Amino acid sequence: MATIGLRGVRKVFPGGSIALDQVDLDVADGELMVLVGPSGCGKSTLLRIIAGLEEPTAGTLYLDDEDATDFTPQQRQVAMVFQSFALYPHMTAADNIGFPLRVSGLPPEERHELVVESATALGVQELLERWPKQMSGGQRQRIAMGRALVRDPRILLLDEPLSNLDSGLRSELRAEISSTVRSSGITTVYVTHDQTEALTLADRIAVMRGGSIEDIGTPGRVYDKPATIFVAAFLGTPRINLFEAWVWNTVDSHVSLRIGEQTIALPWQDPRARQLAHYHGERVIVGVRAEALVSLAEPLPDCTIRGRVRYLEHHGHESLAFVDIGAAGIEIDLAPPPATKPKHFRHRPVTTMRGVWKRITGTQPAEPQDQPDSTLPATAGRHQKRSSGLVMRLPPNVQVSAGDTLNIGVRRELLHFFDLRGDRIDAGFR
Ligand SMILES: Nc1ncnc2c1ncn2[C@@H]1O[C@H](COP(=O)(O)OP(=O)(O)OP(=O)(O)O)[C@@H](O)[C@H]1O
Repeated sequence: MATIGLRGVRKVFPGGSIALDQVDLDVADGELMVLVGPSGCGKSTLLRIIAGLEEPTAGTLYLDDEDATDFTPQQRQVAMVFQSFALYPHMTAADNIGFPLRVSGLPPEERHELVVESATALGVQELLERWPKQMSGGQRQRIAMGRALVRDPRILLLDEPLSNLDSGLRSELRAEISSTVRSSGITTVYVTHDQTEALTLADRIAVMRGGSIEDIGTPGRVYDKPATIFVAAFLGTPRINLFEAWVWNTVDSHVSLRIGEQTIALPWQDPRARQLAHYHGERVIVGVRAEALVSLAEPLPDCTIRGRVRYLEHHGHESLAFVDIGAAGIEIDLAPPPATKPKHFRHRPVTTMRGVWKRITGTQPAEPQDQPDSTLPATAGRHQKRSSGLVMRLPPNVQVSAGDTLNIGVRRELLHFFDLRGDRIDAGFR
């Protein structure tokens, strides 16, 4: 098996398109690493560089700590599975699986033995005499996996292998791929733009944007503590609710977060309050996922916001409520067109953030005040007239109709805080 190391990898295509910029990545032996990100962020290019199908403009690839940047694809002993299955149409399933063995000159009997072994492991032994056109998409993808694994490669690379399949089959095959890869112990890099796939499959996830890795960690860590506002917005369904909040620090007691006309207080004992206190009199972005919100019969002090239900989406086991809380929400542009996309959200100037706001609300956000008064800044409530949306889940036993007013309890321990550049605030002191 093998480890993968990428150092300072950059890829500029002829014509100047920067597909990758200064990418560093380590994949441990036997690890299932998922590269996830919106279309055009550079996932496939990174995978192709590991495979040796694309040459980096700069940077180094290490396989087992050996510089493999100039290795041929064969020397790397890497197998790749593509979205399109890429089976040879004029060969049976058995011949497709056995093709890499035939190329390497293995005699037919040994080849047959390995083909049957590989097909049995993937549960497709009864399909071996079929032609690709006689198989379903899921069966073809299993054969493609068999062909990739039959050579016992050091590294398995999967480029959106399930995106041509319908959703039921996708989750079935996802589970199969996961168990096949884990039982073989093969180091695997899996590319997808589907965040659910990434969260369910990965040992670790690398979230990419605009040619760079924006965050990397276990699914639990990147979901619970996303490094940037982009990662927070990219992961999770429904999308995280993001609001601008004014910070007001009452030393030794609490930090108030004013969202529109409403206030949530974070007690001083919460270590995040002391980090937020550095933003006294300024704006931050508060992120709140649907699971951090609950409908309350009676409001609780300091952690309840009131909102009016605009509409409901029924999903059988639960409903999604879209609630107006009198404050404008922020939406992150997850996939800006390549020609205009910024390299990092974190390097966006504040004016761009204001641009994002303008696009959503049609109005500019208020300027921060230079010198805060002894009360909350007067501009804090100026956004209240903008249309807004907060999405929360309602279990079936909560009877609510459009137009009703809700007391929404906020689980403060699940709140996320970002500065106006989009960086997580509790990642470190200012
Ligand atoms: N051969 C090429 N020539 C020029 N530009 C390219 C080439 N291949 C990719 N690109 C550009 O490089 C960037 C990254 O492409 P890449 O295919 O790696 O993204 P991706 O994240 O895999 O996207 P998708 O999910 O849509 O496949 C894109 O802007 C793309 O247009």
